[in-house]
Amino acid sequence: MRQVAESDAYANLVLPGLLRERGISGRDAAFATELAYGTLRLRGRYDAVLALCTNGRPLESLDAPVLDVLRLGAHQILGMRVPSHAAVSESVALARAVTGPGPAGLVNAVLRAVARRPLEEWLEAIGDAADPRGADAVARLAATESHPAWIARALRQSLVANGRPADELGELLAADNTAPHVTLVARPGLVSVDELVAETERHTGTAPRAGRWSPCALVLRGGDPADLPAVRAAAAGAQDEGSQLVALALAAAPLGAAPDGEGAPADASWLDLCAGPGGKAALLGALAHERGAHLLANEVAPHRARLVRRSVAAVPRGTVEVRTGDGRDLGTDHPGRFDRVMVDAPCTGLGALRRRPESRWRRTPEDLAGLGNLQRDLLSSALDATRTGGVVAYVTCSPHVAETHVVVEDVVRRRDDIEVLDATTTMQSVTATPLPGLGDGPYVQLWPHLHGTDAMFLALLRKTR
Ligand SMILES: C[S@@+](CC[C@H](N)C(=O)[O-])C[C@H]1O[C@@H](n2cnc3c(N)ncnc32)[C@H](O)[C@@H]1O
Repeated sequence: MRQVAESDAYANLVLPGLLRERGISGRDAAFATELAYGTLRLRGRYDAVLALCTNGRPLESLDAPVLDVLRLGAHQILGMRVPSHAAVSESVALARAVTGPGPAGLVNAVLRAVARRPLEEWLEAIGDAADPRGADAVARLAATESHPAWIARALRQSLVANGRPADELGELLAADNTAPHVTLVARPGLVSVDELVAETERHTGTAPRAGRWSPCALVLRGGDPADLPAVRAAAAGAQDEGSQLVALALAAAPLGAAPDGEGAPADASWLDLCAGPGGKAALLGALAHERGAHLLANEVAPHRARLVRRSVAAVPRGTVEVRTGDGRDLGTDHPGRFDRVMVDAPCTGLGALRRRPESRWRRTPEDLAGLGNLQRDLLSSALDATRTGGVVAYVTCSPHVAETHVVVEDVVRRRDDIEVLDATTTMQSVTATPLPGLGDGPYVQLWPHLHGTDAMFLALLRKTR
């Protein structure tokens, strides 16, 4: 908690190392993980509860480590089935250990007050505090479902823009508060789904279940994916089904002929413009190999380019080239060169909040402006790098309309060489069972509450000349 707050660390990177270092495994590791991630995710909800238990003392006046102890205690009492007396006494002991005896009395009093009411009553109370006149249902939901209000409003706007009812917001926010299962991808041609099922069963003791939509997906019921030989060899990897689907959709999108083309359109040269850490590049690389195509995987950050190299290690040599460079230059450096291009743009990640417990509290609306320019530039560069008849997939793991619809529409409006394809048809052609609720298109917006995936956005754009 302290590292996340003080050094902007990512909980899902810090915690596994700490657990290893302290020799914590099995049920204790699962408990510690739920304690840390749950507390971070539900911080907004717990702060609202704690604020009603401090006798008017503002939370900001508390030392940050004391506030963290209170949040951890509140999560044990209201979010985990820890008996209140145990949660209170452990929290008092923790406060003594990390901050000295001073605040132990306060921690004791505040957490006893938290324990006096069940979660349902607290949700009523914090909802009323956030929306005293009963006129702002989004503010109420933001408080009870622990999201910053600006994010709750942006998600509501995106539901509506994508043809979903606004009153699904509560379900969407609740889905963001539910830790996802680990999903594996069996990279085609590198390991079969059946082989991966057998291997998973051997190593974890339980059979995984098939993914709901992606024909390459398996959902783990337990165990650590890093223990699986296929994952260590990079023939398989952990990858959300939504991420798998957008890569499969790009590979399946209908190409047009090049102006001088005869017979089947060329499909030999693929580009992943923003490839790090390499989940989609590995799936695209496997698919490219099956099709006899080549993939250039580009990434601006050298350390992330190294991760891409590791991720594509099982794809037979000669299929994937990893390049470190700015994707904004590729359109000028290689105009009209590629048949299929993935732009998995840097974004706010508001579609993957369930995966990154602290990220909702770190993001600000100001992030959108800088990212928006970069997203437009990367998409324009990708279109310049695409041949006539070639297809670009513009993808974000954010459903925010400013990063999705608005970016695509701005870039397309400024050019006269782009056809927006119906991505829903292509998407439905790659799924094992039809995806519900995709609407009329042309874009695909996936949703955690509806599809159990991250909220990935996909637009497919074809160059007309
Ligand atoms: C959403 S992530 C891509 C995830 C990746 N496609 C995957 O599936 O693993 C966006 C990536 O774009 C990279 N990036 C940011 N600015 C870039 C630029 N100007 N050119 C190329 N890549 C860039 C970031 O470093 C980050 O690795």
